[in-house]
Amino acid sequence: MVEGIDIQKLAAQAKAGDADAQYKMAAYLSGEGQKDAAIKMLRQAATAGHLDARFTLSNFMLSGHMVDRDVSHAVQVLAQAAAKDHEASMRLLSVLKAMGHGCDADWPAAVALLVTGARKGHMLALAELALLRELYGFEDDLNTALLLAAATRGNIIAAMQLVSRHLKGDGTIEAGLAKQWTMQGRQLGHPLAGNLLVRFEGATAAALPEPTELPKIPEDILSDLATAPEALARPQAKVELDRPHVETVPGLIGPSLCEHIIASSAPSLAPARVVDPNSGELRADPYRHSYNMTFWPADLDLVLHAIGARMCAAAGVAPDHGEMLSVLYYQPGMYYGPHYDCLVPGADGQNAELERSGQRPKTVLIYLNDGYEGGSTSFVRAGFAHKGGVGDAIVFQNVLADGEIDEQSLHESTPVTAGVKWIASKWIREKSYQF
Ligand SMILES: O=C(O)CCC(=O)C(=O)O
Ligand SMILES: [Fe+2]
Repeated sequence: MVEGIDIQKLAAQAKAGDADAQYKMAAYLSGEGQKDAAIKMLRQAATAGHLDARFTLSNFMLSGHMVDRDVSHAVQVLAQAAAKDHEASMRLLSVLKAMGHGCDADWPAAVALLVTGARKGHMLALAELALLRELYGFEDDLNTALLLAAATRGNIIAAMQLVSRHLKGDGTIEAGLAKQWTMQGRQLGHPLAGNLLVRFEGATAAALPEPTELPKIPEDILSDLATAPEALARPQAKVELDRPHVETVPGLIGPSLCEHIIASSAPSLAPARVVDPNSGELRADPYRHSYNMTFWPADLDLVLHAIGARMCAAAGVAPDHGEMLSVLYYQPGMYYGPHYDCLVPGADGQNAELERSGQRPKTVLIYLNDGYEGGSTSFVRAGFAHKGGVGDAIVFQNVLADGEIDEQSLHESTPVTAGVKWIASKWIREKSYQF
């Protein structure tokens, strides 16, 4: 008996073919450490058409957790659940189609899934469609309506986007609602909410509104977003330094997209770890004193994928050459000591990596916020330091023309002395990134 669930009864229902009971039984067995029995149950539920079971199973197949890794099978199972409008499956399938992970890359199909989700009122799809349109340069009432529809359906990321807009004076929501959403955001751990509450001191928190009517999403929305993000025009880059080769790209993404990265990464931030060059294992390293996280495919959404593709475009490579998007977060006193981003041949853990996807010739960073002191990206040998504004990118080269490590690329993040620093980072590989 666990917390009011009669396991005997659940087991009998599962045995009699009740897919929901099989799904719950799988969770119970997994909690009891009975992995094989749990997976058997989960597969039964999935075969019987249980949508959450299909989603869970495909996640396991994607990561290799609990079952053998089988990415193309994961895509097939997800597609079955997505065809039945399963929200999480549609969302993950759209990312995999955009990435071409386990299937052929098909950006228009990925966007079509997002649009279908939004039309069905899926709250994450509503918000993500608004942000994707913004990335594509569409900033209009439809985006506001999409965010409102998402926020009033309970999506705190969308609600906080509207709060930021309110603070910039866009007039969409009243101060009372902005205060209410900010309080809710703080409760739910939205990283930007805490600091904003002081801005609403005089206001009385309003009641939460009813879900707004779904906005009408026109047919041509698909053609507006048909170009793959990596093929969008690249903002002008400026060469800052020859050695190491450093370029800056002002405004690679807008502030709302920076906020989206921050909000999406926050729940998974953990003290940064480094790869031990000898063992290949991850370990804590006092040298790298920050919080970080990496978005694996199952953590991504179409907006984050598109941002990653933009970062690759800024480095002049196809999106499959980028490692997964990472986020670093520094509080006062935190830093990232001088290091090279490129892999070190000969070090045990890194030879296999070099073999698989080649060297890391470039790094792309996006500065996600401002208002902090310290925290510049500093090339310690070259004597060059840089700190971009919100949404600005820096692209630098870690190797010389002959592929050897450029010792001038040694860099650090200097300690943050006041406020907090958020940065998105993508390491670029020589070959397609295999993970
Ligand atoms: O935070 C920074 O400015 C540097 C980050 C960095 O060096 C990296 O992500 O490799
Ligand atoms: Fe670095």
